[in-house]
Amino acid sequence: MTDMGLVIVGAAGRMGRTLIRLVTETEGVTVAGAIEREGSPFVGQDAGVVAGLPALGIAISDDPLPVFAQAQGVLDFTSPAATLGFAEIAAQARIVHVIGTTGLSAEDHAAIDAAARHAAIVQSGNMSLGVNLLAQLVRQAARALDEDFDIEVLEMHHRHKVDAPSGTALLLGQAAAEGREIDLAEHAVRVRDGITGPRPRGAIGFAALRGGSVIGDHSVMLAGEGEMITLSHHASDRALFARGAIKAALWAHGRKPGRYSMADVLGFTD
Ligand SMILES: NC(=O)C1=CN([C@@H]2O[C@H](COP(=O)(O)OP(=O)(O)OC[C@H]3O[C@@H](n4cnc5c(N)ncnc54)[C@H](OP(=O)(O)O)[C@@H]3O)[C@@H](O)[C@H]2O)C=CC1
Ligand SMILES: O=C(O)C1=N[C@H](C(=O)O)C[C@H](O)C1
Repeated sequence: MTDMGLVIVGAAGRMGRTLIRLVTETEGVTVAGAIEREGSPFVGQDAGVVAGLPALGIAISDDPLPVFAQAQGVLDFTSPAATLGFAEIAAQARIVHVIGTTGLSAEDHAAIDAAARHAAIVQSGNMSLGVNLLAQLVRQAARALDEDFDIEVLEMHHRHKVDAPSGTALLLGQAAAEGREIDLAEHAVRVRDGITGPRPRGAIGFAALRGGSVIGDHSVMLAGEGEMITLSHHASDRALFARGAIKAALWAHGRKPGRYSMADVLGFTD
């Protein structure tokens, strides 16, 4: 069988470079193209060299349409505005779109839903096996424990991260809300500053730390009277997100158009 050709958009970014390396090492997939924004100094450079590998003979382009037309999937860890543009083009080309980009608004999610009518899209705030397992455990714990246990989601990332709370923190908060059978938007406390008053019963709180080169640390605390359960995940290498994204692309290849999650890819049913 021929390899699945994957286009890496945001190819010169932290995740883009990691994806190029991982795709070249993984059986069944090949780098079919690499995209950066118009005006980027990386346009025209060899994608392999930018990723720290020997040359691949693939020049980074700023024109996604003809590149997507020659591929079967797109791996996208860029920015919300860029991802919406890529979703339209991937839908036009009818190819798999794996979206790792975070900081997406409700309107962005609606636009992704629209694109998913024409192509298979796998979107997740975190592509790692460990975090998606953690979300299952958080859902279970939140279901088992009532509102006497306060749920707080804590995350820390490197100093370059531009969105907060992280996509993973929101994914974990969503899992907790599902366990409690409540609407996250109605119960989320995303910012605290000044005289906040006591904690609302049943709230799901978020706290975001930024500093250094931290790749991604997440903890969900369920704090009761005199006892606390903490469920945590520590990422020490971006390769784990890249492996998940490649797995998602292979899983979605040949599937009918629709919006899928990493839980679908990993076969987590609860
Ligand atoms: N779901 C998951 O598992 C994970 C998600 N992420 C998310 O992925 C995203 C990227 O993270 P990271 O790699 O650290 O960020 P970087 O800023 O290092 O990389 C993003 C890249 O995308 C490029 N880009 C932006 N707009 C466009 C465009 N219109 N066309 C082509 N390229 C574009 C940027 O170029 P320029 O610098 O010129 O703007 C940059 O090279 C973030 O939202 C992050 O939260 C990260 C890790 C795991
Ligand atoms: O920006 C990052 O780096 C990461 N972003 C994702 C998020 O917002 O949760 C996933 C991972 O933690 C790294």
